[in-house]
Amino acid sequence: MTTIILDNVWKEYEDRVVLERVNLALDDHEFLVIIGPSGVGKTTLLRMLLSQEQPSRGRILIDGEPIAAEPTADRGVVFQRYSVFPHRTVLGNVMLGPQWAGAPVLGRFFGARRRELEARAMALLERVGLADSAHKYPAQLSGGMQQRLALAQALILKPKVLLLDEPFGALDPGTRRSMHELVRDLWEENAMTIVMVTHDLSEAFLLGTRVIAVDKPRRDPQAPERFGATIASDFEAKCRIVRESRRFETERERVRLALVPPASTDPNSLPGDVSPARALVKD
Ligand SMILES: Nc1ncnc2c1ncn2[C@@H]1O[C@H](COP(=O)(O)OP(=O)(O)OP(=O)(O)O)[C@@H](O)[C@H]1O
Repeated sequence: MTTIILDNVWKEYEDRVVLERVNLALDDHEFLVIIGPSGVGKTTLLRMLLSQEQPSRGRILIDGEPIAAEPTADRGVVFQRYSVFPHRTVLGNVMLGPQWAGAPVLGRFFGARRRELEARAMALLERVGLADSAHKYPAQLSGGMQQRLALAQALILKPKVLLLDEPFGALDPGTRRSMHELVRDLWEENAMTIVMVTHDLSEAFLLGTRVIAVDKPRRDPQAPERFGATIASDFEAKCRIVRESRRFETERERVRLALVPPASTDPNSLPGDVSPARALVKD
């Protein structure tokens, strides 16, 4: 179970206010998506959830406790640009995190421990569709495959919170769609909360259980750095409705396709013949 609370969080760099008065309570197993104009502070918010940045004011609580001051293994991250190690194989990349966490001096496991980790890493690679590429190097993978690898790398540490910073931004539309499905399934299968930044509104409403828009509520044209951005809109309910209706449509399409038999090979059938099953299915 993971809850996240941001309590009056501010982020300032010297006299530049980036974020101000950010208040948010996230339930367990949410898929939060953050949208907003470029440069408004979305990544900064994510970096604070990762402890790569500290709030200037306010506090962040995870499961009721103040967030750790340093990044920890229970918070995984995937960035837009591939964050994999080029000189390690796919399997080596996935095994690296647990080895560094469990054997910080040598960075390697041996014997039964290594075999157990390798089996776990292979199972995860199977899950993200990369088992056949386990012994390839990242340069031999497509962009989508590298992002699948980055996901496996993050998931092997069983994070309670997975942070995604525009993870599909560099991918073509087809690959993006398959990544959407994969990430949504992984989120449903694992006990984790996801916080994702995107510029893509349809992606936000497709995936999120909650979408927040971050923007500046007040501006000083003479001093643009004076005011920061905050949560301008919170689309919780709408998001669920959109998601459920998409699920319904997908299910309806699946049933429709299951009912429609393949095109007739009967040479006597006339063009436009309607099979009994097809007649039952209304578009
Ligand atoms: N270490 C830093 N020092 C000073 N300013 C910073 C620092 N990190 C970020 N900023 C500033 O904070 C603001 C918000 O940056 P951030 O990357 O969070 O925006 P963003 O909403 O994620 O943008 P984009 O959508 O373009 O990725 C920017 O104006 C940026 O220049």
